[in-house]
Amino acid sequence: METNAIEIRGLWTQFGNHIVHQDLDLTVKKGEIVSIVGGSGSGKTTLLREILGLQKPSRGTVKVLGIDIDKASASEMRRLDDRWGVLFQQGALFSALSVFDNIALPMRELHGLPESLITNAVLLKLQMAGLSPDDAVKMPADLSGGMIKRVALARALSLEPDLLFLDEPTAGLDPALSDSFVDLISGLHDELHLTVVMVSHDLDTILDLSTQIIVLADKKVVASGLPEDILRVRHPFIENFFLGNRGRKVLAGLSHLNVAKVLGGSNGK
Ligand SMILES: Nc1ncnc2c1ncn2[C@@H]1O[C@H](COP(=O)(O)OP(=O)(O)OP(=O)(O)O)[C@@H](O)[C@H]1O
Repeated sequence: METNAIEIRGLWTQFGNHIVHQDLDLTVKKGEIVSIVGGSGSGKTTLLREILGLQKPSRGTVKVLGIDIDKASASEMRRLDDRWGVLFQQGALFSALSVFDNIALPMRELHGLPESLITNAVLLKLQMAGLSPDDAVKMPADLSGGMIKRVALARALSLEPDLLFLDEPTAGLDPALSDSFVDLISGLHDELHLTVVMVSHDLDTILDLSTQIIVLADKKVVASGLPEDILRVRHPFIENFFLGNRGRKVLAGLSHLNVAKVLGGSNGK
Protein backbone atom coordinates (compact mmCIF):
# COMPACT_ATOMS: atom_id res chain seq x y z
CA MET A 1 0.00 0.00 0.00
CA GLU A 2 1.15 3.50 -0.83
CA THR A 3 2.47 5.13 2.36
CA ASN A 4 3.60 8.41 0.86
CA ALA A 5 0.99 11.06 0.18
CA ILE A 6 3.41 13.14 -1.88
CA GLU A 7 6.72 12.25 -3.51
CA ILE A 8 8.71 14.83 -5.43
CA ARG A 9 11.94 13.81 -7.11
CA GLY A 10 14.46 15.89 -9.06
CA LEU A 11 12.09 18.83 -9.50
CA TRP A 12 13.25 21.81 -11.55
CA THR A 13 11.18 24.93 -12.10
CA GLN A 14 12.41 27.61 -14.41
CA PHE A 15 10.73 30.79 -15.64
CA GLY A 16 12.88 32.12 -18.49
CA ASN A 17 16.37 32.38 -17.00
CA HIS A 18 15.07 32.37 -13.47
CA ILE A 19 15.52 28.99 -11.74
CA VAL A 20 13.13 28.68 -8.80
CA HIS A 21 13.63 24.99 -7.87
CA GLN A 22 16.75 23.06 -8.73
CA ASP A 23 16.76 19.29 -8.25
CA LEU A 24 14.34 19.46 -5.32
CA ASP A 25 13.25 16.28 -3.50
CA LEU A 26 10.45 16.12 -0.97
CA THR A 27 8.40 13.39 0.70
CA VAL A 28 5.19 13.72 2.71
CA LYS A 29 3.98 10.57 4.43
CA LYS A 30 0.29 9.87 4.86
CA GLY A 31 -1.13 11.36 8.04
CA GLU A 32 1.54 14.04 8.42
CA ILE A 33 1.00 17.76 8.95
CA VAL A 34 3.72 19.37 6.91
CA SER A 35 4.60 23.06 6.90
CA ILE A 36 6.55 24.49 4.00
CA VAL A 37 8.48 27.59 5.00
CA GLY A 38 10.86 29.81 3.06
CA GLY A 39 11.60 33.41 2.22
CA SER A 40 9.52 35.47 -0.16
CA GLY A 41 10.06 34.20 -3.70
CA SER A 42 11.57 30.88 -2.57
CA GLY A 43 8.92 29.05 -4.58
CA LYS A 44 6.42 27.82 -1.97
CA THR A 45 3.26 28.75 -3.85
CA THR A 46 4.74 27.50 -7.12
CA LEU A 47 5.50 24.18 -5.43
CA LEU A 48 1.91 23.89 -4.19
CA ARG A 49 0.65 24.67 -7.70
CA GLU A 50 2.89 21.96 -9.13
CA ILE A 51 1.65 19.43 -6.57
CA LEU A 52 -1.94 20.30 -7.52
CA GLY A 53 -1.17 19.96 -11.23
CA LEU A 54 -1.94 23.64 -11.86
CA GLN A 55 1.56 24.21 -13.15
CA LYS A 56 3.96 21.89 -14.92
CA PRO A 57 7.51 21.62 -13.58
CA SER A 58 10.38 22.06 -16.05
CA ARG A 59 11.78 18.67 -15.00
CA GLY A 60 11.26 15.95 -12.41
CA THR A 61 8.33 13.97 -11.06
CA VAL A 62 5.50 14.86 -8.71
CA LYS A 63 3.47 11.95 -7.38
CA VAL A 64 0.36 12.53 -5.29
CA LEU A 65 -1.32 9.53 -3.64
CA GLY A 66 0.72 7.32 -5.95
CA ILE A 67 -0.30 9.12 -9.14
CA ASP A 68 2.28 10.84 -11.33
CA ILE A 69 0.66 14.24 -11.92
CA ASP A 70 2.36 14.73 -15.26
CA LYS A 71 1.20 11.39 -16.64
CA ALA A 72 -2.26 11.34 -15.05
CA SER A 73 -5.23 10.93 -17.37
CA ALA A 74 -8.16 13.35 -17.15
CA SER A 75 -10.16 10.83 -15.13
CA GLU A 76 -7.25 10.23 -12.73
CA MET A 77 -6.95 14.00 -12.22
CA ARG A 78 -10.69 14.18 -11.51
CA ARG A 79 -10.34 11.42 -8.94
CA LEU A 80 -7.43 13.27 -7.32
CA ASP A 81 -9.55 16.44 -7.30
CA ASP A 82 -12.07 14.48 -5.26
CA ARG A 83 -9.41 13.42 -2.80
CA TRP A 84 -7.84 16.78 -1.96
CA GLY A 85 -9.24 19.95 -0.47
CA VAL A 86 -7.59 23.31 -0.99
CA LEU A 87 -7.78 26.48 1.07
CA PHE A 88 -5.95 29.22 -0.81
CA GLN A 89 -5.36 32.73 0.43
CA GLN A 90 -6.91 34.48 -2.52
CA GLY A 91 -10.32 33.79 -3.93
CA ALA A 92 -11.34 31.85 -0.86
CA LEU A 93 -15.08 32.23 -1.49
CA PHE A 94 -17.39 33.17 -4.36
CA SER A 95 -18.85 36.49 -3.28
CA ALA A 96 -22.10 36.04 -5.24
CA LEU A 97 -22.88 32.72 -3.54
CA SER A 98 -24.21 32.18 -0.02
CA VAL A 99 -22.19 30.23 2.52
CA PHE A 100 -24.37 27.20 1.80
CA ASP A 101 -23.82 27.39 -1.96
CA ASN A 102 -20.08 27.97 -1.56
CA ILE A 103 -19.75 24.77 0.45
CA ALA A 104 -22.13 22.83 -1.78
CA LEU A 105 -20.37 23.87 -4.99
CA PRO A 106 -17.71 21.13 -5.16
CA MET A 107 -20.37 18.47 -4.47
CA ARG A 108 -22.66 19.87 -7.15
CA GLU A 109 -19.80 20.17 -9.65
CA LEU A 110 -18.33 16.75 -9.21
CA HIS A 111 -21.04 14.38 -8.18
CA GLY A 112 -24.54 15.41 -9.13
CA LEU A 113 -25.75 14.23 -5.72
CA PRO A 114 -29.42 14.67 -4.70
CA GLU A 115 -30.01 18.06 -3.01
CA SER A 116 -31.25 16.42 0.21
CA LEU A 117 -27.89 14.67 0.64
CA ILE A 118 -26.02 17.84 -0.22
CA THR A 119 -27.99 19.78 2.43
CA ASN A 120 -27.08 17.24 5.10
CA ALA A 121 -23.44 17.22 4.02
CA VAL A 122 -23.22 21.04 4.03
CA LEU A 123 -24.68 21.19 7.55
CA LEU A 124 -22.15 18.61 8.72
CA LYS A 125 -19.22 20.52 7.17
CA LEU A 126 -20.44 23.75 8.79
CA GLN A 127 -20.42 22.02 12.14
CA MET A 128 -16.97 20.52 11.52
CA ALA A 129 -15.63 23.98 10.73
CA GLY A 130 -17.10 25.42 13.94
CA LEU A 131 -19.97 27.30 12.27
CA SER A 132 -23.69 27.22 13.00
CA PRO A 133 -26.52 26.20 10.63
CA ASP A 134 -27.71 29.84 10.75
CA ASP A 135 -24.51 30.87 8.97
CA ALA A 136 -25.55 28.92 5.86
CA VAL A 137 -27.75 31.74 4.52
CA LYS A 138 -25.17 34.48 5.01
CA MET A 139 -23.26 36.05 2.14
CA PRO A 140 -19.43 36.27 2.21
CA ALA A 141 -19.56 40.09 2.50
CA ASP A 142 -21.34 39.70 5.86
CA LEU A 143 -18.64 37.48 7.38
CA SER A 144 -15.61 38.33 9.51
CA GLY A 145 -12.12 37.26 8.37
CA GLY A 146 -12.13 34.33 10.79
CA MET A 147 -15.52 33.14 9.55
CA ILE A 148 -14.43 33.39 5.91
CA LYS A 149 -11.52 31.07 6.72
CA ARG A 150 -13.90 28.62 8.41
CA VAL A 151 -16.31 28.62 5.47
CA ALA A 152 -13.38 28.14 3.08
CA LEU A 153 -12.25 25.24 5.26
CA ALA A 154 -15.76 23.75 5.23
CA ARG A 155 -15.68 23.96 1.44
CA ALA A 156 -12.22 22.37 1.29
CA LEU A 157 -13.63 19.50 3.38
CA SER A 158 -16.79 19.16 1.32
CA LEU A 159 -15.65 16.10 -0.64
CA GLU A 160 -14.14 14.44 2.44
CA PRO A 161 -10.58 14.72 1.20
CA ASP A 162 -7.60 12.60 2.25
CA LEU A 163 -5.28 15.53 1.65
CA LEU A 164 -5.76 19.13 2.71
CA PHE A 165 -3.68 22.00 1.30
CA LEU A 166 -3.62 25.26 3.21
CA ASP A 167 -1.93 28.41 1.92
CA GLU A 168 -1.27 30.78 4.84
CA PRO A 169 -4.25 29.51 6.85
CA THR A 170 -3.86 31.98 9.72
CA ALA A 171 -2.75 35.07 7.76
CA GLY A 172 -4.87 38.07 8.71
CA LEU A 173 -6.32 36.46 11.84
CA ASP A 174 -5.70 37.95 15.28
CA PRO A 175 -3.86 35.68 17.77
CA ALA A 176 -7.02 34.33 19.44
CA LEU A 177 -8.72 33.51 16.14
CA SER A 178 -5.50 32.07 14.84
CA ASP A 179 -5.25 29.78 17.91
CA SER A 180 -8.81 28.58 17.46
CA PHE A 181 -8.17 27.89 13.76
CA VAL A 182 -5.07 25.90 14.69
CA ASP A 183 -7.13 23.87 17.20
CA LEU A 184 -9.72 23.28 14.50
CA ILE A 185 -7.15 21.96 11.99
CA SER A 186 -5.53 19.81 14.64
CA GLY A 187 -8.91 18.32 15.67
CA LEU A 188 -9.89 17.65 12.05
CA HIS A 189 -6.52 16.03 11.37
CA ASP A 190 -7.00 13.63 14.30
CA GLU A 191 -10.65 12.93 13.52
CA LEU A 192 -10.44 12.51 9.75
CA HIS A 193 -6.87 11.12 9.49
CA LEU A 194 -6.06 13.84 7.02
CA THR A 195 -2.67 14.55 5.53
CA VAL A 196 -2.18 18.31 5.72
CA VAL A 197 0.30 20.37 3.69
CA MET A 198 0.46 24.05 4.48
CA VAL A 199 2.49 27.07 3.53
CA SER A 200 2.84 29.43 6.46
CA HIS A 201 4.91 32.30 7.84
CA ASP A 202 3.31 32.01 11.26
CA LEU A 203 5.80 30.37 13.60
CA ASP A 204 3.24 29.66 16.33
CA THR A 205 1.00 27.84 13.86
CA ILE A 206 3.94 25.95 12.35
CA LEU A 207 5.27 24.77 15.70
CA ASP A 208 1.82 23.93 17.07
CA LEU A 209 0.75 21.81 14.14
CA SER A 210 3.65 20.37 12.16
CA THR A 211 4.88 16.80 12.27
CA GLN A 212 7.40 17.88 9.64
CA ILE A 213 8.74 21.30 8.71
CA ILE A 214 10.26 21.73 5.26
CA VAL A 215 12.55 24.70 4.69
CA LEU A 216 12.86 25.93 1.10
CA ALA A 217 15.93 28.04 0.32
CA ASP A 218 18.65 28.15 -2.31
CA LYS A 219 16.17 26.55 -4.78
CA LYS A 220 15.84 23.33 -2.77
CA VAL A 221 14.91 21.79 0.59
CA VAL A 222 17.73 22.85 2.92
CA ALA A 223 16.26 21.26 6.06
CA SER A 224 13.33 19.07 6.99
CA GLY A 225 12.00 17.38 10.09
CA LEU A 226 11.03 18.44 13.59
CA PRO A 227 12.09 21.83 14.99
CA GLU A 228 15.13 20.26 16.66
CA ASP A 229 16.26 18.83 13.29
CA ILE A 230 15.77 22.18 11.56
CA LEU A 231 17.67 24.09 14.23
CA ARG A 232 20.73 21.91 13.79
CA VAL A 233 21.11 23.16 10.21
CA ARG A 234 23.09 26.36 9.92
CA HIS A 235 21.43 28.55 7.30
CA PRO A 236 20.76 32.31 7.32
CA PHE A 237 17.03 31.84 6.63
CA ILE A 238 16.68 29.34 9.48
CA GLU A 239 18.59 31.59 11.89
CA ASN A 240 16.45 34.62 10.99
CA PHE A 241 13.12 32.83 10.92
CA PHE A 242 13.43 30.56 13.93
CA LEU A 243 15.99 32.42 16.01
CA GLY A 244 15.10 36.06 15.46
CA ASN A 245 13.64 37.81 18.51
CA ARG A 246 10.13 36.49 17.99
CA GLY A 247 11.29 33.02 17.06
CA ARG A 248 13.32 32.66 20.24
CA LYS A 249 10.30 33.72 22.31
CA VAL A 250 8.07 31.16 20.64
CA LEU A 251 10.66 28.41 20.91
CA ALA A 252 11.35 29.23 24.55
CA GLY A 253 7.70 28.39 25.23
CA LEU A 254 8.18 24.84 23.99
CA SER A 255 9.13 22.91 27.08
CA HIS A 256 10.18 19.75 25.21
CA LEU A 257 12.77 21.68 23.21
CA ASN A 258 15.91 22.75 24.94
CA VAL A 259 16.83 25.41 22.41
CA ALA A 260 20.12 26.31 24.08
CA LYS A 261 21.16 22.65 24.04
CA VAL A 262 20.12 22.11 20.44
CA LEU A 263 22.07 25.17 19.38
CA GLY A 264 25.17 24.40 21.41
CA GLY A 265 27.43 27.07 22.90
CA SER A 266 27.76 29.41 19.95
CA ASN A 267 24.17 30.42 19.35
CA GLY A 268 22.47 29.18 22.44
CA LYS A 269 22.98 32.30 24.49
N1 LIG B 1 4.10 32.28 -13.84
C1 LIG B 1 5.27 32.81 -13.49
N2 LIG B 1 6.05 33.41 -14.42
C2 LIG B 1 7.25 33.95 -14.09
N3 LIG B 1 7.76 33.93 -12.83
C3 LIG B 1 7.02 33.34 -11.88
C4 LIG B 1 5.74 32.76 -12.15
N4 LIG B 1 5.23 32.24 -10.99
C5 LIG B 1 6.16 32.50 -10.04
N5 LIG B 1 7.22 33.16 -10.56
C6 LIG B 1 8.44 33.55 -9.82
O1 LIG B 1 8.90 32.44 -9.12
C7 LIG B 1 9.42 32.82 -7.83
C8 LIG B 1 8.73 32.03 -6.76
O2 LIG B 1 7.40 32.52 -6.60
P1 LIG B 1 6.39 31.94 -5.50
O3 LIG B 1 5.15 32.74 -5.58
O4 LIG B 1 6.27 30.48 -5.65
O5 LIG B 1 7.19 32.26 -4.16
P2 LIG B 1 6.70 32.16 -2.65
O6 LIG B 1 7.78 31.43 -1.91
O7 LIG B 1 5.34 31.57 -2.60
O8 LIG B 1 6.70 33.68 -2.22
P3 LIG B 1 5.77 34.49 -1.14
O9 LIG B 1 6.14 33.98 0.21
O10 LIG B 1 6.22 35.90 -1.33
O11 LIG B 1 4.34 34.25 -1.52
C9 LIG B 1 9.23 34.33 -7.74
O12 LIG B 1 10.44 34.95 -8.07
C10 LIG B 1 8.16 34.62 -8.76
O13 LIG B 1 8.32 35.91 -9.29
